[in-house]
Amino acid sequence: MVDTKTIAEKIMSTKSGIDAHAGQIVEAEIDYVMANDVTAPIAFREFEALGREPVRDKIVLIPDHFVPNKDIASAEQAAEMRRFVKKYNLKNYFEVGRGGVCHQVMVDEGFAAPGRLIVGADSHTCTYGGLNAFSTGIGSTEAAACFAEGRLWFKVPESIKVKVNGKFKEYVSGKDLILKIISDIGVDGANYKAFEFCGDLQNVSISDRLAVSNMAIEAGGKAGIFPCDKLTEDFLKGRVRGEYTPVAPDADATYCRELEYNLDDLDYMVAFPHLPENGKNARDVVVTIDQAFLGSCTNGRIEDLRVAAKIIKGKKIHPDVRMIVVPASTEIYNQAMDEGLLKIFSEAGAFVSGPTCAACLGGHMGVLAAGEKCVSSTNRNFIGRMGDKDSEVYLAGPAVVAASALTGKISVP
Ligand SMILES: CC(C)[C@H](C(=O)O)[C@@H](O)C(=O)O
Ligand code: SF4
Repeated sequence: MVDTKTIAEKIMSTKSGIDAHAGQIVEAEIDYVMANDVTAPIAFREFEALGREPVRDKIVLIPDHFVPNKDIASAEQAAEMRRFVKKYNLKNYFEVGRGGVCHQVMVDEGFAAPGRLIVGADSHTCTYGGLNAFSTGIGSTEAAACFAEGRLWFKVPESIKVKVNGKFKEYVSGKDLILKIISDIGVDGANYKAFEFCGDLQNVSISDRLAVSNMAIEAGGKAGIFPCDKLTEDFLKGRVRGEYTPVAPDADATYCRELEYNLDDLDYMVAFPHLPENGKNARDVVVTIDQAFLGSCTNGRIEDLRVAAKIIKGKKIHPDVRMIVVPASTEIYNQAMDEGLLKIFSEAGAFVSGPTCAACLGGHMGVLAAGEKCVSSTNRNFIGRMGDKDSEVYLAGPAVVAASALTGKISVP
């Protein structure tokens, strides 16, 4: 029989030891299970109830959402993480100031790599598809089971093939591409499906791929997977832990849907409240803003900071706007410092902080009051996401966030 597998089907087959196709239920060996300060404490309680020893080397714990602790409840969560780490002598723990947003740490620290099956108790675990991994979000109780077993059951997803042609215009980015895709197919357009990207991917940087894969879940996607190419290999050099196996699809693999995008035609997108599918061309909108947030697992990478700094350099943030810049990880923070980017932001009048999820989910450092509007490089603009239920979040790429911070209204560079 000719083999006709997508990347998702291939990774699921390898990890389960079964010739797996879409629709089948498999039990698969996972490479890593990640949890953060919000989801790990619940997983710990479930795990302890099982009375088992953990699969130490596969567990990665990263406090990021409410750290540095913003109140007593978050301090208790983080303390519970530390106790668990000490009790079981876990190595893969990234303390505040030595880590950052969990998904970026998974990338920086070389856990994410081609062919791997990675689960995480956070919905944006799909980010590592940018590096040819099958990665997906799970619940805390599933994470507890993974702590004990190192395995989990999956329904092998069907895949949507997304072919990209051409090249991004200057400052247009992966964020604009994924906002366009979600505005075309809707927030449930990829429910339980894996996106599989192909085409002129040499023109799509790893940073852009990670941003695209990060938001696969915003269309309901189980995963968003790019192939492994020279850009991937170069990125992984000196970073990746252990060996990895690139996975390519078969030429005659079966897809449930095919989409095609020409990057030359793609323009700046902005997703209006209160869903990521409400994408519009950023040139066509008139929206006054109170806050501009640059950060998160979607667009808090060095490439995003460079673009924003280039636009902001030597200028001043609009007097009616608070700009908040939060590099996604310590590695990025240090690099941004070396490159003088943090100084550019600070001198322009932005607030710059060390890595954390910050304003992204309305936890701390940029919570919005009623009626306030924020243009944000993050991935969700649900009601109340960043604060009061009557505040509004407009999702955009780093260039639009930076340009808007200068003008006080949603603008393109
Ligand atoms: C807190 C966490 C469970 C949540 C998620 O799963 O995505 C958060 O990271 C988010 O972005 O909404
Ligand atoms: S940065 Fe935002 S989207 Fe990413 S993990 Fe943190 S809260 Fe979730």
